[in-house]
Amino acid sequence: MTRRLGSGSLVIATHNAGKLKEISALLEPHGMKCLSAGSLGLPEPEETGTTFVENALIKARASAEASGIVSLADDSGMSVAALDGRPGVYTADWAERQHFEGAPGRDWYMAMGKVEGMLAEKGPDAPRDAWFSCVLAIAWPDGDSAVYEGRVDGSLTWPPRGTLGFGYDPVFVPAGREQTFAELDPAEKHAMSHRADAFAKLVAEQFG
Ligand SMILES: O=P(O)(O)OP(=O)(O)OP(=O)(O)OC[C@H]1O[C@@H](n2cnc3c(O)ncnc32)[C@H](O)[C@@H]1O
Ligand SMILES: [Mg+2]
Repeated sequence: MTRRLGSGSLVIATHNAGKLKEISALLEPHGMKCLSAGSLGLPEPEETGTTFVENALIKARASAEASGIVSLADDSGMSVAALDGRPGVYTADWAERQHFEGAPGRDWYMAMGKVEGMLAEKGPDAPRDAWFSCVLAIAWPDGDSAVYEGRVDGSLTWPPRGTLGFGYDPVFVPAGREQTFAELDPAEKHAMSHRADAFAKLVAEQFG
């Protein structure tokens, strides 16, 4: 049987403010006290894995070892079918770090443009099917771990639309909807996203 979290403190092992907000909101109803890797000053490990599962475990384990507290990490990304699933596990890498002063984040507009440019090279009729994947990994300080995988299907749109959410949300339209994730109310995104899908599995096993 999989080990359970119980109640108490948990470190959200991410350095992405958008994810931190979504994960805290999803965990709050379950009575967990969420600490962030940033507020604890934990280092950001190198994501050397070639799968979402490997990277999620690298991040969760690094945090659990450094903090001594059970930790939850998220590795996620967007895949485009016509690009053989790219950028996928390399989604964050495609948004190069901005190095000029005052902009420590990543350039998402450039990254979204790169994906669209590659798809445009396939011709105007290239299918625009895309999906978001999310793997949530829990790591206990003694080395135990659990992983949960989620996915949401949709399509890539261009130009980007909407200001809500984060990352690639402005170019992703979930199946059955017309708005992008960045135009939908955050509560609606939370109800259908790849992260929500993985979370539903986590909640069923950990808190069910
Ligand atoms: O590794 P951490 O510190 O958690 O933060 P990160 O931003 O580097 O995250 P990942 O390595 O998992 O890279 C996944 C990228 O995929 C994108 N992504 C994941 N979930 C997304 C979502 O719900 N909406 C839009 N983009 C998303 C987002 O831009 C992420 O930065
Ligand atoms: Mg990362």
